[in-house]
Amino acid sequence: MARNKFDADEEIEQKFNPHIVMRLAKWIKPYTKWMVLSCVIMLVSSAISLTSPYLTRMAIDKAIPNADYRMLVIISAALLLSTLVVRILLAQKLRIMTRVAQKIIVNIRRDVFIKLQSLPFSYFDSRPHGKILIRVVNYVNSLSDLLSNGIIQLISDLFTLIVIIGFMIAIDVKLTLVCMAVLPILFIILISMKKKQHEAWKQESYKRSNLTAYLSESLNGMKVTQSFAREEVNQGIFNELCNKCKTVWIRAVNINNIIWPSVDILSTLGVTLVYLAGINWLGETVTIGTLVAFAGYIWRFWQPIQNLGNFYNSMVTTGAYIERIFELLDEDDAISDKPGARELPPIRGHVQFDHVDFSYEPGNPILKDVDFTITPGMTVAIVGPTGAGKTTIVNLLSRFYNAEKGKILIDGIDIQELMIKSIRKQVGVMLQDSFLFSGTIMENIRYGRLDATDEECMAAAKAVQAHEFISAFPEGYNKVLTANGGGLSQGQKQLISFARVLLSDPRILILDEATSSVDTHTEKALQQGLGELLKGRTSFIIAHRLSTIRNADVIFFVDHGEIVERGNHNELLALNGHYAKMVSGVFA
Ligand SMILES: Nc1ncnc2c1ncn2[C@@H]1O[C@H](COP(=O)(O)OP(=O)(O)OP(=O)(O)O)[C@@H](O)[C@H]1O
Repeated sequence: MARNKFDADEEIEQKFNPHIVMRLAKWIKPYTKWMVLSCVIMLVSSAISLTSPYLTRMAIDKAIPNADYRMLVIISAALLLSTLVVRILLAQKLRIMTRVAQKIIVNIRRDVFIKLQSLPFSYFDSRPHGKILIRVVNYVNSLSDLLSNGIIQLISDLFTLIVIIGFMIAIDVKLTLVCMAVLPILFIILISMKKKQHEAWKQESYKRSNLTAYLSESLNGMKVTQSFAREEVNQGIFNELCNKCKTVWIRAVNINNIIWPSVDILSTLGVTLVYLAGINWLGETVTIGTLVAFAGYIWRFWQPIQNLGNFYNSMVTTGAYIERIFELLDEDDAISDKPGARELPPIRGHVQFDHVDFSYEPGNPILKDVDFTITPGMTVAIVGPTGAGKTTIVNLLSRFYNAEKGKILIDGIDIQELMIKSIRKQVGVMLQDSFLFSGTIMENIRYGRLDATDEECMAAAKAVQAHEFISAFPEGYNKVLTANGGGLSQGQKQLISFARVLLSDPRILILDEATSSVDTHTEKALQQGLGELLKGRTSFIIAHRLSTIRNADVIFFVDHGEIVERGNHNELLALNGHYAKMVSGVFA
């Protein structure tokens, strides 16, 4: 998958297939009952409103010439009543459809979010997160309107059109044919503009996506921006992205704007033709009442045509958004359970890498022939230069990525044969920048095990030496954190993450030790916390502190994706190789 930057248009990899629209039915289906009800309401209201020109004709041709006041009063009352009923029915339909549209939005967002959570790291690695965000929030909104109101409108407009044509034919066949003579011109315009219109809206979706990506990246990196005083440069980039958005939006709307005046002009042309023909034929087959009634219908005839054109327009416009949503939903899970995958039974913590090779991108091998066996309860320290492949080794163990060659076995079972969720339940991961979510400290600790009681959360915090600083906050465990633990120091964030992992009680623990220096008091707390965390578990630590490395049962020195030295601290020092050099260089 190609990598994408905020200002690079994220081309759709899978070309738009019109049949994809049929898949939209999945989201409409649960609301068929309400959609049908809305359709019926629309149809009834259209049928009622269509009677008024007919009634007008009766008034002009019969009631007025014959001075039949009783008939006039009845016709007027019928006209008034029909307007009232139509208004009430339409208000009901609006109420139903607003609810249906919102429910559809919820369902699409739910499906998209479920999919997002199942996607491999590589998906998130390969694009700015803002570009994902816009699909879930904005594109879904546009889609839902099309799915709910659009479709109801489509059905009711088609029906209205058929009924109107029926009324028109009943009044005068020749005038009906005259009125419809301009329709082929409209179809030609719509079809000839379709490609341009779709392309224009696709460009609009690219630029909007780029803008959102930059905005989200800027918000995440605001501290860095301010500390490097980059505000003006960033302002320039943002302005440029906004301007690009503006340009493509104007272009897309201009194309739409070519279409609507054409419909207007054509409808006026159609009406003019009918008047000319009607006046010409007046007296022969056409009465004044017929002409007035017909005029009432031809204006109504063009309204659904305009709406149908509108629907077509939304389809073309939203097509660009639908493509993006489906592209996400069709994204290859890559890391998914194999058919017949089984649950990992409770494990002891035996881990084996059997000649494992791996690369993130084809042709760029990262791990080469990684081969080791770890018995339950051992602590492994993984060390080596930056970019050597340490994190990659542990990423494969949690199956965030699949090994390319070789096997990884837990308690003798190939992890490819296992359900991913069941692996992750027993393999706890604590990354260097362990993310804390917005919410209280208690909620963040409970993230490790959702059914844990307050007492269990606090016990975990005590065990990893986090209780002391948490209790010092006036709100204690109820202190509210902003996303990523805003308001806490690095060391405090780490201790809370320790408590969270301890609570989940994994058999195998993967820990990327933080590099940031902390004060000696916190350092001591972290050491004690870590000691508690490692007890009785198989642990892989990407270690940065000499104390952690020294205490490990085995140390792997990784270089260029290979384990080039292995043994305990003293054995590796005696080797006087990479490790000894690192210790004398880094920890001297
Ligand atoms: N998602 C990714 N896509 C492509 N390449 C990646 C990805 N993650 C890491 N790499 C590359 O893989 C190599 C190994 O990365 P890894 O993160 O495993 O190194 P590391 O030893 O943990 O480094 P550090 O000590 O700096 O964290 C690096 O060259 C890195 O550029």
